Amino acid sequence: MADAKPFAMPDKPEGATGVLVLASGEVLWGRGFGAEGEAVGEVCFHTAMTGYQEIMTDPSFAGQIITFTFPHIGNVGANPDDIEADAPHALGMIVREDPTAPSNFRAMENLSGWMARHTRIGLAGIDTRALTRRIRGGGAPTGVIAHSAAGVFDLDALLAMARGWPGLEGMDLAKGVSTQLHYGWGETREGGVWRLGFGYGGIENADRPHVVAIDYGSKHNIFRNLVQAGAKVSVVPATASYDEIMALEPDGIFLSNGPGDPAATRDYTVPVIRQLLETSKPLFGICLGHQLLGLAVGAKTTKMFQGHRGANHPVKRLSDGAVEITSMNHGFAVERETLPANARETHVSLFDGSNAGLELTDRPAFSVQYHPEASPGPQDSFYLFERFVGALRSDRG
Ligand SMILES: NC(=O)CC[C@H](N)C(=O)O
Repeated sequence: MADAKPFAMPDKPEGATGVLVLASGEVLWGRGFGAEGEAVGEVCFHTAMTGYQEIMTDPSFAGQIITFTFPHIGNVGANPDDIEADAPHALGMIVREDPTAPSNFRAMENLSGWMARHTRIGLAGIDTRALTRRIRGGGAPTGVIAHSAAGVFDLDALLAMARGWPGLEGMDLAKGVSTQLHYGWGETREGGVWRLGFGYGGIENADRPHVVAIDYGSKHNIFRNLVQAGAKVSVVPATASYDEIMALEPDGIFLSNGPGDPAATRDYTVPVIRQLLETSKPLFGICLGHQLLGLAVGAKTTKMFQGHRGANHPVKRLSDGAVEITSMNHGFAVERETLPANARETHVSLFDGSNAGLELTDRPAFSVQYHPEASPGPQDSFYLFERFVGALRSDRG
């Protein structure tokens, strides 16, 4: 039990309405907010100082409980625009301070109400610094967060729940969060990136290159950025077949981010991606999409010790040595040593040297492990959308 000392709190303190129980048996008492109930998953930490609504709604966080290292979460409330999917996908959040009343002109409700409405559990009053050190030292553990306004908890049952959860390795979560329907982005949904006073805006009916995006659990800002870079986007389910995709007459293919273990999806993702690569149409992948491109060309992916989740991760672009400050959210990575001869590493994490991008040398296909769509995070890497959409335009002549 790594670093167990700060958590030796076996008895429920007066007024505790929330608790985190780790599979190791460590118990952290706090105050619940949002929905009541319990949720089990991987406990990870995120270092972004802004964008908690975007983070909670990112489908890549399915199966995870997020510890925010920034102590004040919730102070700008919740609004209907800053979301990456229709509902939160993270199971819950662990924070230091109780969320205060929202202070922002865009707030429509407070964080606790938004969480409750979406059946997501919050746990405040936790020493998130100590918990983060625990995760850094021991890896991301399995845990249960529970909220009971009456303060009634069955710790044995919660511990059994934590111990019974199998872990993210080997878990296919992409199918479950993907769209079930094929739809045109911007037709039924908002179009481009958000601007103060304009919102997301629509898409004019210009003749745009057509991207078919395979949705493994995509963040909406990826589609908004593709639109911003000049594309028209159609979204298809994670399980769409090669024929279904080609029937849409794509100029290029996009592989989205998504939750869970990339290798666990390989039966239905890799064969389709391999066929798509044979068409030599430009292909771009982000995060899970990057890992799947890696798997499709024969590389291996591996579970990382603690993963990368934050909005200030430096990445070195190997072509010119430039450093991009990026948004990251991943717990698996492509193993550089397993890349085949026709795949070249293009980016490297400056935090731990892990692979952060690749391109094929015999196909117009590239991908990055980080999130150029930011949301939240810096926009240093928007050029990747321009590069991809530019390749579609030149293909069309
Ligand atoms: N953001 C993502 O697409 C995450 C990819 C994958 N689920 C991982 O954890 O590494």
